[in-house]
Amino acid sequence: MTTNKNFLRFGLIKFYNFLPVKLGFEKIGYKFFLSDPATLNNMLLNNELDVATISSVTWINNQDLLKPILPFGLSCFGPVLSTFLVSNEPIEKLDKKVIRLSCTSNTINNIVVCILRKFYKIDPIFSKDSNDFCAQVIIGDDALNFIENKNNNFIYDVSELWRQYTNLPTVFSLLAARRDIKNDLLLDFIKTYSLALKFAEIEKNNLDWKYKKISSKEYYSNLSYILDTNDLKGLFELEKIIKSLDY
Ligand SMILES: C=C(O[C@@H]1C=C(C(=O)O)C=C[C@H]1O)C(=O)O
Repeated sequence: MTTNKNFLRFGLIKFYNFLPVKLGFEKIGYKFFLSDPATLNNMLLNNELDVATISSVTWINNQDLLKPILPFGLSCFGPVLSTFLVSNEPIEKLDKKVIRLSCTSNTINNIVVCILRKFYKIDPIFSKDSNDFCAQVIIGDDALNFIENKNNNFIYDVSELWRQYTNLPTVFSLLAARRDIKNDLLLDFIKTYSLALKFAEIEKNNLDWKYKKISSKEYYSNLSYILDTNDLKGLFELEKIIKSLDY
């Protein structure tokens, strides 16, 4: 993305989960770069963006470089319907089996590793490129597409698994900025982001929705773009588990 010293280079997740926010930014006319979470995570860390909706785990692991712009993010308490672990075997039988992680995720990949190691006390083999796997992590629009045609696999909603074991919400994403960004530019951007969220509330009711198994109303009513104290508890619990497992 090209640099303009008066505007921040902003990256936004391209999935349906952030579509209302995208429509809000379009209404305002603020330029943004759309991509999947893993690409935005790398671009923000590599100074190709100034601020972006990134995987919360990328912030957890890079707090020296990135600051969260609270209370903005993406969270859900219980099933979200767009993050799945899809398996040929029941989850408790995945010890020593290959699990293919998602190339577009960081948060959900790590939550799956944490849940299996800490709560199921099993040790699967995690890989991002294996074609011979017993289970796989699917997120975003791929996950929404998957349940449209779901087959007989064992399907686990990862956000619901996290709720079952912690009784806490999942924080998928945080709005985060590089620590070297000037505060005045950031304050202007925060005003713009707040306005985009106001528009998003309206846009969410009349956007193009192609899925039949879930209504847009159900999908967006599960998601929150504002993190509350319980969401932060969920985020800090995840940080604690990641650090304690030390993988
Ligand atoms: C809720 C979702 O969570 C996404 C999953 C992320 C991750 O695993 O890193 C990051 C942001 C979210 O877009 C989804 O995929 O729809």
